[in-house]
Amino acid sequence: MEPLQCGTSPIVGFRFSLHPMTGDFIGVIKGALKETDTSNVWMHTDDVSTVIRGKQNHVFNVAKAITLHAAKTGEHVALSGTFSIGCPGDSAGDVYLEKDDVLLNNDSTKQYVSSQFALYPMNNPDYMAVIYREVDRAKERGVFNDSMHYASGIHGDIHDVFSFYEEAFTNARSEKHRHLVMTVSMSINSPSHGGA
Ligand SMILES: Cc1ncc(C[n+]2csc(CCO)c2C)c(N)n1
Repeated sequence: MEPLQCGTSPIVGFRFSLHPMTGDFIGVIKGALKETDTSNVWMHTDDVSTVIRGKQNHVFNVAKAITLHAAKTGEHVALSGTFSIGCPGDSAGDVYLEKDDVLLNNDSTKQYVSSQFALYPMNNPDYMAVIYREVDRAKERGVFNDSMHYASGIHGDIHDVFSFYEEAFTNARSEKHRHLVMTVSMSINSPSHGGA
């Protein structure tokens, strides 16, 4: 068998779950998936999670739009997910890489989100330097919230938070170290944020 090598495909994937804290969780999940224009990504939903794959800009655009749709229900919603690029073997379905760069979801409604993220620059011996650099970037962008074990806190308007995540995801990888994993968890409309 061929040894597994880091994929050379620039396909980005995001596997995530929404957990709406409401009796109508089905409506919130299905509504968010349906109201978002997902025609620029490959998407599959199962009983545990949903995965979207495609060009980075579309994956982040769709991820943000689904989150914003769920948030706009006003319900307390949690989202957790994993972004990945350069995953060995992740080359099938590259048709979605031929989409143009016109973003299809452009709702600019403001929405506060509190989140935590962790970067895993695979096979990179300098991974701690990469992580510190991206945490510094969060501070520069004004979205840094807190240091903590195993993650960093990021908060602010959903558009600033997702821009930071896409920027960090772009900068934490290199030609030499192509395989990057980033986990994100978000809390939205939480009573802990006050105002509820
Ligand atoms: C984004 C996202 N995708 C799938 C699930 C799993 N899930 C839990 S309830 C439900 C609706 C009824 O089938 C689904 C699909 C999730 N939680 N979040």
